[in-house]
Amino acid sequence: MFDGLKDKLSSFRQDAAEEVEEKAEEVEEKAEEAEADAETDAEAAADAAGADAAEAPDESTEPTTSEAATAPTAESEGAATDEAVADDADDEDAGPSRLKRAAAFATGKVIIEEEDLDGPLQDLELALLSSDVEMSVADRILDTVREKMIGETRAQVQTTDQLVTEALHDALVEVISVGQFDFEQRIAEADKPVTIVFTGVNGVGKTTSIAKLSRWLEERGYSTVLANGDTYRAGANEQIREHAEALDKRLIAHEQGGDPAAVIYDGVEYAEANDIDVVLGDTAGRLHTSNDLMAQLEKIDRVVDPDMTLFVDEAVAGQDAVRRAQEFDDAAAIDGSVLTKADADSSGGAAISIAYVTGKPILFLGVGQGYDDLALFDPEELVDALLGEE
Ligand SMILES: Nc1nc2c(ncn2[C@@H]2O[C@H](COP(=O)(O)OP(=O)(O)OP(=O)(O)O)[C@@H](O)[C@H]2O)c(=O)[nH]1
Repeated sequence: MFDGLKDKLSSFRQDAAEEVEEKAEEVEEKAEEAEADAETDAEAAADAAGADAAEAPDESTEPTTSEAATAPTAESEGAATDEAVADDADDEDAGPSRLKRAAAFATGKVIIEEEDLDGPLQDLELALLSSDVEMSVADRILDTVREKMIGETRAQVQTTDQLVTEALHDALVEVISVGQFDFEQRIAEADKPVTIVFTGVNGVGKTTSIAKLSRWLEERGYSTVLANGDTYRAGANEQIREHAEALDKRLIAHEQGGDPAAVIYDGVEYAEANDIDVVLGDTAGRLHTSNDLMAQLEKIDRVVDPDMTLFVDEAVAGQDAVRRAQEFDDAAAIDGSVLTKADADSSGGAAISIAYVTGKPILFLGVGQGYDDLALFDPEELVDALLGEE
């Protein structure tokens, strides 16, 4: 899952760490050179001071011991070091920041500068965009990494890779966890029956996701009834009935061409009369026009007032999925998304972008064709997997 993106993030971490280490080594060399120069100058100054003392007329009673000869050396050394620093500052290559870095290095720290990250950050941007991460999301990730790393002082004991990994981890978690809430807790605390309506275009795995969620809820002690609000497509009733029978769940369905809001309403009535916890309502993925589709969703909203509307799309659809999520959210105010076929997705762009773009969280990932192949979405877990060794 998301292997392509994982490889690209790993390359960025390696490049950024190498670049910063290289720059740190340069600074170390400069610092050592400056120190060696200062020592040479100090020795020369000490020799000169010794010669002066030897030549001085023997007017005072102060002994001209080596102790006395070394006294002015301390001052000369200070002066010599200052001179070396001033020389260094004149050096084209050595701005004040380089001096700051050299000073930090002397105390065991490495300061990371913007120029160290320019190349790797450009590569990261390309990697994210080519993985179908939406542009505003990629920009946000880059800004956060830049903010977290530049000017950062790392102790030499900490590896640069650790620092890069932490910055990238925080940047990814920030965009992926927008609006995240605890789905199970929401179900537990809601008045029953809880009505959940599923929206999304045809063929992305909506009906399969309803079946999977029915199984997921059953495993946590919640009973469900399925209601087929896709009265438009021939064969829709048969498709969902197969799932209902396989899972031993009650299906509420009307004739093809019936009113979807009425079907889901009947589902809610059935749940109330039979003490069922959750109503899972399917809807059509396509009508004559997208206006008809959106009007139908609005009617379901009005008549049933669902507790949650979940948008379903394929992770493999990348930016198309992100765009559709935005459109459905505009029309029907979604509460969250289910991304199917994550098992077949290597890019990960939709998984990273949808929450940030819609402001609504991803709640589940579909990770296979079986009823148990539904995973509760956890942003931290996803980011750890993306940045992990495996
Ligand atoms: N690999 C994989 N396949 C999936 C996943 N979810 C659904 N599918 C498959 O995708 C195909 C379409 O799924 P459906 O549930 O029929 O899609 P739908 O959106 O309900 O389609 P309509 O009912 O036509 O609107 C089926 O073959 C599913 O088995 C998933 O998470 N991983």
